[in-house]
Amino acid sequence: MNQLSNQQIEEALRNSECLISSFEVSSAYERLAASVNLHYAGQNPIVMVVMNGGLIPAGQLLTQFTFYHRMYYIHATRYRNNQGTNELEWKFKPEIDLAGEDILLIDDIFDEGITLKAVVDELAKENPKSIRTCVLLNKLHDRKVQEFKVDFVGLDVADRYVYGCGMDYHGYLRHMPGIYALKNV
Ligand SMILES: O=P(O)(O)OC[C@H]1O[C@H](OP(=O)(O)OP(=O)(O)O)[C@H](O)[C@@H]1O
Ligand SMILES: Nc1nc2[nH]cnc2c(=O)[nH]1
Repeated sequence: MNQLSNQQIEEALRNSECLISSFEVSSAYERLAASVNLHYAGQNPIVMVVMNGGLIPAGQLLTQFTFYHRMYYIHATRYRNNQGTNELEWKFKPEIDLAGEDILLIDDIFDEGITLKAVVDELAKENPKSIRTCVLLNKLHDRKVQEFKVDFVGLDVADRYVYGCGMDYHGYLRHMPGIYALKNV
């Protein structure tokens, strides 16, 4: 991803609006962690962070988990092929035996669901005992992949290109603690 100048980034920030405050995001992490804790009480799952976007939500959630777990990451990213449809590119998958394991995937956003569905389909081939998915945000629209639902959702967000909390604006601003979108977009 090309570098933007600091002026370009500041211009984007000036032209953005906050859709969800950092305070609301913190409460959502607390609620999410509580639901996940309830589900996994007494279990011993593998938590897999979907990089890059899952990094910040996972970091926020993991410190609130009360069940014992092992943590790994996978790196899968969407790209547009020359037919104009989206495909998933696998960049890293850990070489661990998933057979019989409970797996919790953490990502930042469930948009069309292409990423999480493809990741779940791929991991399911290795015969884990269960796979659950957890995202900070669910984007509200009717373009979702069929036959797939996320198990744990923090907040719904409008159908706009958002950034912050792991999500990028041209590779930047993943670190912003609230959720933002460009005005008039
Ligand atoms: O539900 P979907 O429509 O599949 O979109 C959601 C995915 O898109 C983003 O990842 P991206 O491929 O942009 O890579 P990143 O995590 O490095 O930002 C985001 O982190 C999710 O993984
Ligand atoms: N940064 C960012 N990445 C996404 N991937 C899928 N939807 C989004 C979005 O709204 N923002």
